[in-house]
Formats: sequence, structure tokens, C-alpha cells
Amino acid sequence: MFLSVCIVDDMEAISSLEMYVVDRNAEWLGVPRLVLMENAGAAVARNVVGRFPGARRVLVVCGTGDNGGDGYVAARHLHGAGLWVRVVGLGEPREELARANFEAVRRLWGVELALAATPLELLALQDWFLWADVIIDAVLGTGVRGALREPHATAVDLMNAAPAPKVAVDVPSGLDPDTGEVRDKAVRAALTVTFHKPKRGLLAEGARRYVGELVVEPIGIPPEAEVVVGPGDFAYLDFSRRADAKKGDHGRVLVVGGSLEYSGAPMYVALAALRSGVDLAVIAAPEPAAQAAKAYSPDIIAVPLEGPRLSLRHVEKVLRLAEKFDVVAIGPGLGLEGETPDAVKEIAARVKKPLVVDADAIKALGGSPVGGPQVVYTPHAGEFKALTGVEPPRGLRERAEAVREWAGRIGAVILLKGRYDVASDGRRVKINTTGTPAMTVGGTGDVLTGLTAAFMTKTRDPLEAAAVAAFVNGLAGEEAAAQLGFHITASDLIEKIPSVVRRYAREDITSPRP
Ligand SMILES: NC(=O)C1=CN([C@@H]2O[C@H](COP(=O)(O)OP(=O)(O)OC[C@H]3O[C@@H](n4cnc5c(N)ncnc54)[C@H](O)[C@@H]3O)[C@@H](O)[C@H]2O)[C@@H](O)CC1
Ligand SMILES: Nc1ncnc2c1ncn2[C@@H]1O[C@H](COP(=O)(O)OP(=O)(O)O)[C@@H](O)[C@H]1O
Ligand SMILES: [K+]
Repeated sequence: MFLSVCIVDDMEAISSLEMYVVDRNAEWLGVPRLVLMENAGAAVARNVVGRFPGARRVLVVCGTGDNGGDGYVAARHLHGAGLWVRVVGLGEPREELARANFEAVRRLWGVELALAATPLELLALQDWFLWADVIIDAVLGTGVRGALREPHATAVDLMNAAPAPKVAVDVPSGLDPDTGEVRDKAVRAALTVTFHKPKRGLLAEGARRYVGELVVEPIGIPPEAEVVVGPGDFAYLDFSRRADAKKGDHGRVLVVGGSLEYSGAPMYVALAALRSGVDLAVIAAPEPAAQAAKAYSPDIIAVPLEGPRLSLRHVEKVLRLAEKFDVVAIGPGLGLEGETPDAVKEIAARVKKPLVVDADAIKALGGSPVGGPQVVYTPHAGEFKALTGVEPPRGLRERAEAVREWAGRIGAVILLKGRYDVASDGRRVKINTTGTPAMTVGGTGDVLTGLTAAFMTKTRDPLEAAAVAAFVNGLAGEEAAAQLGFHITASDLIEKIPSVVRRYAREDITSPRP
């Protein structure tokens, strides 16, 4: 399997957001989240029996989220191992996974389950906390937000006041999984069983008195889940809108492209950006392409640059124009005649905006690529060679290494397009597996450029913008090809963008604070 790409070392700490993304992408790869929860709960049970072999009486304290879900699984496994198990639930779980495991415990007449939604109800169960040989803290994990509310705060106090050793599920409740901070209080565990990889906060200075001994347990997440682009990656993009939003709030993209010969490419970029959910997509193009764009669609604003191609005399005008935009995409349809390459070099070097460099602009910059924290190159194999001087390797692992190495050298994000798209910012690698050979039709790269520019208005993370753009572009191609086979055009992809994005993005309308 050439996909045996394991380009991350397996003990680096991760953030709760990264864990959420890996979890959702493992599910997209076909590993159900309920399986992850079952493995997590079973791992807790195994560690309790292994670390406290003399324990007979176990109290499991479960929150209302998936951390609680893990607790219910652990309770079932420990009950199955012959221990005397009592469970306190701080309310009925709402999420389906935790709910399923809550129900599975509720039906076991051999397990005593009490619900306590208030401090008073908890205090009535005080003797359970003193009865236990071991207490499992399954109250809060990576979903903790802000200061502890009730009855969680009382639950933490009762657990800490009990003499029995505590075993924390994933994160000691009350500890911030990313910083290790404790706002008011947290469970002081003898042992923390965390899943898949250590959350950064567990390793922080001063966290040890809460974490106790740390055990990292695999739960069946395949290594590909660390690098594949999937639904989880949408968590990096903000598609929400305020009720009092105004034009431009949701992104302005400037497309610098087109020439006498090519007018379609910049249009594909602009239309794809609009369909991705930006407010404005403007093309700055040589007259013939600008006229064609104006004639083609009222959705596109076109600023004409006199003459048949981008030239040095246009640079100042383009730079001034760019100041009014959030992201600039440069390259599609420019051609490489005359002064165009020099004009591209000048603009790329001086534009102070997030930049997507595609197509002819990559070739124009070839020898001296521009780097920057918000610069993204979207080459196909030939353009990668023009950018770096080297052919991209054929094997996926080698290809990922090459993209990462060159992204690091140039100091930009590189998204190398192909059967699998490989993106890197020099440190992280993302691999997109969506798409279809029907997409070799001209213009699909322009659509990807439009998606990338649009998504760069929705996040500060250009690698994730490019990765999610590739994911959406590929799915749009697959859906178009499902209807039209190998007869799709780039326009068919653009039509599919809204339904693909809406399947994974949260498009909330937030009411502004009065
Ligand atoms: N992400 C993954 O890969 C996996 C996660 N799993 C478990 O799922 C957990 C994350 O689950 P969730 O995202 O549901 O979050 P949690 O279960 O950690 O907490 C969310 C729940 O706690 C409540 N809550 C949050 N902050 C609170 C506060 N300050 N005071 C009182 N209540 C508060 C929320 O209303 C919600 O009901 C992980 O820690 C882990 O234990 C496991 O099932 C294995 C797979
Ligand atoms: N054989 C393929 N299988 C799946 N997706 C492909 C394939 N070839 C290209 N694509 C997709 O088509 C889009 C454009 O890629 P490409 O054709 O290399 O760029 P360009 O249109 O700029 O030449 C990318 O999103 C890429 O993932
Ligand atoms: K916990």
C-alpha cells in the first residue's frame, strides 16, 4: 500500500483541536467514532485493573459529553471483569455516542447508576465517593470550556476529598487540555489515561500534580488520519456570519490573470471564489480578458489593464487595487510573453496581501520564488519542477517529503496537485484523496485556485485553506462526474461547490452582542 505514509512521529503532543480533526478524519476514513470510544473506555478499564489489582469497588463519575461516554464504556468493562461498579452521571448525555453507552449501562441491573444534576443530589451520594477503592474521573475531557459550572465543580471537590486514587479519562477534569492551566480547580489524579497522543496541556509545567502518571493509549486511529484532508479540517475555517454583516465582511478576492489568448482562466477563479462564499471577486486583466469577463457574467467585476498582456506599466495600478482586497490570486491565463514574467515578479515581491500563486505566475517566479507566511503555491507536477527545479517523486511518501522540504525552503505553502494532492507548510503535511480522472479537463486547477483564495479569507492557516480547497474541489469533481462521467467541464465543478461546502461547514448566523 503506497499510502503507508507515516510522516509524523507518534509521540508529539497535540492540541484538542488537532485531536478533534484527527478524530473526525479517522471517521471519514471509515473508523466509526463509537469504535474509538469503545477502545478508549476499554483502555481505561485495562489500566485500572492493571494499576490497582487489589481494587474491588470502583466509582465512575461521568459528565454529559463524550468524556462521560468513555466513562460509561469503562464502567461496563470493569463490571464485566467482576468488579463492583457504581456510576454517577452528572446529567443524561445528549450526544449520540455517550448516550448509547449511557443506555447500555442503565440497562445493566448489576451496575448501580445514579443521576445527579445538582450539587445537592451529588452530596446525597457522598458515601459512594468514600466507598470506592478507585474513582474514575470521566467528567470533562478536551471539551472543557471556561470555569467549572455545577455540578461539575462539586464533583471535582468530592473526588479530590475522597481518599481513593483517581484515574482521569483523557484529561483530569478542570485542566485545560491545551495550556495545562487550572482556572479554579481540577481533579488530582494518580493516573491519567489519555488517547492517541498526549494533549499538550498534560505535559505543561505544573500539570503533573493533576495528571499524575500519564499513559498514552492507542484507540485505533490509523496514521493516515493524521495527514488525510477530511471533514475535520473544516474546523479551521470560519463560515459564520453576523446578522448585521456588511458587504466585504466575508472576503474580497482579487484575481490577477488573463491575456489576449486566455480569458476563461481568471473567470473560473473568480466564479469559484464567489461560489465558495466570498462577497467580492474582482479580476484585474488585460483588456481583452476583462471585456470577456464583463460580457460573460454580471457576478464578476473586471478592471481592464490596457494592452494584450500584463506588463510592468500595470504594476502600480495592481498594487493599489490589491490594497482593497483580503487575498490576491495571480497567474491563471497570464501567459509568459513580453514583460509579463517581470510584472509578476514585481507584484509578488511587493504585494502586502495573502497570495495564491498559480499557473504561469509559478513559472514566472520559478528561479526566485517569493516566500511568506500567507503565500500559497498551487503547482501541478510540471509547475512544481519550474518552481523547484526538481521533478516531484512518484511515490506518495517521497512526494510528501519533497513538498514539505521545498515548502520549508521557500517559506510558503505548496499544494502539489495530482491524483493525490499533497500540501505542506514546511512542517505539517496534508494529503487530499478526493477527485477523479475526469478532472484533467482544463480549468479545474483554476477552480482550485478560486477555492484556495476564498478559504484564505476564512482562516489564518493557509495550509488548511489550501487543503480544504483541494478536498472540496475533488468532491465537486466527483459529484459532477457522477452525473456526466468524463464529460465534465470546470463550470460543472463550480456548480457543485455550494452543496459540498454546506455538507461540512458550519454556516451559523451569530447575533451580535447588543
Ligand atoms: N476526539 C477523539 O478522538 C475521541 C474523544 N473521546 C472522548 O471525548 C472527549 C471529548 O468529548 P466532548 O467534546 O464531548 O467534550 P467533553 O466530554 O470533554 O465535555 C463536553 C461536555 O462538558 C460540558 N462542559 C464543558 N465545559 C464545562 C464546564 N466548564 N463546566 C461544566 N460543564 C462543561 C459540555 O456542556 C459538554 O456536555 C475526549 O476528552 C475523550 O475523552 C473518546 O471517545 C475517544 C475519541
Ligand atoms: N488523476 C486525477 N485524479 C483525481 N484528481 C485529479 C487528477 N488529476 C487532477 N486532479 C485534480 O484536478 C485538479 C486540477 O489539477 P491539475 O489538472 O493538475 O491542475 P491544472 O488544471 O492547473 O492543470 C486538482 O484538484 C487535482 O486534485
Ligand atoms: K476527565
